[in-house]
Amino acid sequence: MLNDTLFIGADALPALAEIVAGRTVSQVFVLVDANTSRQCLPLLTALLPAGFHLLEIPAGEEFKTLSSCETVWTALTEQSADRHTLLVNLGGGVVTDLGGFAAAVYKRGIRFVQVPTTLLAQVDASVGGKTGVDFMGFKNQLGVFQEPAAVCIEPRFLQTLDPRQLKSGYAEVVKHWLIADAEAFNRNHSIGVLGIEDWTPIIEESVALKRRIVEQDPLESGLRKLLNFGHTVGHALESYLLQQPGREILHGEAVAAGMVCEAWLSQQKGLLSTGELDSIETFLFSVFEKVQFVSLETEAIAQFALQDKKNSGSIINCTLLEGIGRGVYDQPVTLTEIAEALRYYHRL
Ligand SMILES: NC(=O)c1ccc[n+]([C@@H]2O[C@H](COP(=O)([O-])OP(=O)(O)OC[C@H]3O[C@@H](n4cnc5c(N)ncnc54)[C@H](O)[C@@H]3O)[C@@H](O)[C@H]2O)c1
Ligand SMILES: O=C(O)C(=O)C[C@@H](O)[C@H](O)[C@H](O)COP(=O)(O)O
Ligand SMILES: [Zn+2]
Repeated sequence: MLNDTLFIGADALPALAEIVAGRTVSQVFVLVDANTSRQCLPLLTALLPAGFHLLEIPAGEEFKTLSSCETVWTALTEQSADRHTLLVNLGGGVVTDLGGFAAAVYKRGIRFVQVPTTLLAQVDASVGGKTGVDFMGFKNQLGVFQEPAAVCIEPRFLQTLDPRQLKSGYAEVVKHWLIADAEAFNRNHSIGVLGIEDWTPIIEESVALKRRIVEQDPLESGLRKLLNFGHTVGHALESYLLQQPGREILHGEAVAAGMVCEAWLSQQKGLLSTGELDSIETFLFSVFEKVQFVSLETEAIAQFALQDKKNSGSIINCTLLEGIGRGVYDQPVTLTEIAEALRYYHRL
C-alpha cells in the first residue's frame, strides 16, 4: 500500500482544504510556476488559510534545476518554516517533481501535497513518489523517492491546458496501456474528441495502473522499471534536444518517440510481432508528430542513454514489450542498437 492519500475529481480540492487546515500544520507554502499562478491558483485561493506563502518559479523544463530549489529553500528559511510546514505543489510535472524534492530535502523532510494541473502530472508525475531535478543536462539526475502526504487531482485544471501539453500527457497514458493494459490500447481512444468529463475515467484508470505497479516495487528495483518504457531513448532525445537552443521538445513527445524506438527494438529481438509494432506505430503517429533530428545526430543522442538510471555498469537495460500490454524489464541493449533504433525512427 502507498501511504499517500489519493483524491480524484470533485473531492480533490475539498480534501486539500482539510489538509491545509490541519491542526499539525504550522505554515502553508504553495509552489506554482508562472502559468499555474495565473491559470490554476484562483481555484485554490478560497481554500487556503489566510497568510499562506506563495512561491513562484518560471515555467518550463529548463527551470527544473537545483537553482530553482534554492529559491524554494531560501524562502522557507527566510520565513522560519519548521518541520510542520506543508508545501502544496500546484503545477505540472516540473513543479511536482521539483517541489517534492525541495520538500524532501528541507530540514530532512517536510510534508508535501501534489496538486497536479497537467494531464501528464495527473496520470503520472504526481503519483509514486519519484521527485527530482535535472543536472548537467541529464534528466532527473538528482532526486529521491519520497511519497507525498496526498495527491489531489482535479481534472477541471485541464480546461486551460494547451492541446500540445494535453497530448504530451497522453503519451504516458498510452505507455501505461502498452506495458500492462492491452484491452485499453485496443479501445483506441481518439484524443481529439475528448472533453474534460471524458478525461476523469482515463485519469482514474491510469493512476490505478501506476499505483498497482509502484505498490509492489516503490524503489524501482524490478517491476517498477516497466513504467520507464519509452524513456531510455525518450530521455536521451529529450536531454539532447533540451541542450539545443530553439529545439523545444515536451517530455511526452520524447517518450512517444522513445516508445516507437523501443517497440522496434522489441520486434528486432523477436519479442513483439511485426503486426503489433505496426499498430503501435500507426497509433502513435496518429497522435504525435515526428520528432525532428538529422541522422548525423543519432550517435550523440544515443550517448545520453549511458546515464540512464536502469543501467548496471556499462550495460544499458531497457524496458521492452513482449506483446502489447506486456512490458518486460532489464533487457540489455547496446549503444549501437539504440542508434539503430533512432535511425529506424528517422526513416519512418
Ligand atoms: N515523477 C514522475 O514519476 C514523473 C513522471 C512523468 C514525468 N515527470 C516529469 O514531469 C515533467 C513534465 O511535466 P509536464 O508535462 O506537466 O510539464 P510542465 O510542468 O512543464 O507543464 C507544462 C506547461 O503547462 C503549464 N501548465 C501547467 N498546468 C497548466 C494548466 N492547468 N493550464 C495552463 N497551463 C498549465 C506549465 O506552466 C508549463 O508551461 C518532466 O520534467 C518529466 O521528467 C515525472
Ligand atoms: O514512475 C516511474 O517510475 C516512471 O518511470 C515514470 C516516468 O514516466 C517518469 O518520466 C519518471 O520521472 C522517469 O524517471 P527516471 O528514473 O527515468 O528519471
Ligand atoms: Zn515519463
